Amino acid sequence: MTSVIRSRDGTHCSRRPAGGTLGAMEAIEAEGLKRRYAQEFEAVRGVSFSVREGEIFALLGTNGAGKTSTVEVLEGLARPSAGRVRVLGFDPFTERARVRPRTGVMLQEGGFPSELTVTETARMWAGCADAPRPVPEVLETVGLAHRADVRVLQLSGGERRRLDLALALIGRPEVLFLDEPTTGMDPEGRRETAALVRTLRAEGTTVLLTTHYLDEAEQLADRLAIMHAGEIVASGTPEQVVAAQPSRIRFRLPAGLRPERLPLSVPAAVHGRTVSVRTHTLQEALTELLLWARAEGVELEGLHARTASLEEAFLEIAGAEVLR
Ligand SMILES: Nc1ncnc2c1ncn2[C@@H]1O[C@H](COP(=O)(O)OP(=O)(O)OP(=O)(O)O)[C@@H](O)[C@H]1O
Repeated sequence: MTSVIRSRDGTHCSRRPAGGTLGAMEAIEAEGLKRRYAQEFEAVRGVSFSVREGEIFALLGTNGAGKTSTVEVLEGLARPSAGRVRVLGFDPFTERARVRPRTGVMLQEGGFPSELTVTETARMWAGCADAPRPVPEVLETVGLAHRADVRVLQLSGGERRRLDLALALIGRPEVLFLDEPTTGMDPEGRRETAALVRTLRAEGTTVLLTTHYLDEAEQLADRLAIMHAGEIVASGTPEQVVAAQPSRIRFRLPAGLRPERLPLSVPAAVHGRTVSVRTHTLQEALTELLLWARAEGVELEGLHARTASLEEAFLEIAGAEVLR
């Protein structure tokens, strides 16, 4: 896990450039991005993807897959060792002054001075932006209004994440980078953050987020990429990534019936009386099974049929990569 001191980034004050507004271009582009930490270790090994203006894109992956290393390059905090990255059409490292005022960054660990109050911290950040959102408004937005006068060191972990999010939003960013935004938040905080991210998208903000909560990614992301060992191993809309995985049917074997009598074209695993079927043709397999059950005059107790979840797809994809 990478930790970066926010002040390296957030306290950097620069003016918004006069030009540089987007047409129909991609808001974020990475092409053959590599990042090497030491001569012998390449954490990101040639990653390519793009995020369209107004899109929510999720970068998923196992621990150490290279998500933060990738996002830090896009945030302009590090130079790629190879490849090309663009944010709002600019190089985020060499043209940082043009990119930074138009982006919001929520790092994995904030690192802001803990003796200041929430309001003082937010005011300090607001001082770096051209046209900041009013501090009370942004604290209200992230559910921290009631903690406005509390010192940062007295905040809980989830409250600190909310403050991180507030600081990322304060400059009205066109592109928002959220590195594990909901880690440490309670379920309500996660729900509120998801709703906020959707609102930001509706306002036209482009969001790149990393998360270990696959349900969150599935519900929020327009498109996503799964990283493993420095490479993208699957990408597309959540539906596309999930569609590559088999659907599942489960039921209990009717009493007195031997598994061999199940319809043969449905490969099934039987554990005790529980039958599990994995199939890429759910409708066909289910129809066959139901017609067979009717013909046999048996009831398939606890019958359950569903397409794969993103979590199952992730475990299948990342698990297969780990074993490779
Ligand atoms: N400053 C650094 N110096 C050397 N190696 C690093 C450094 N930062 C990260 N790494 C290594 O690079 C790899 C990718 O790390 P990174 O933090 O990008 O992964 P991640 O996908 O964000 O993981 P997590 O989900 O655990 O946050 C890991 O093997 C990590 O140990």
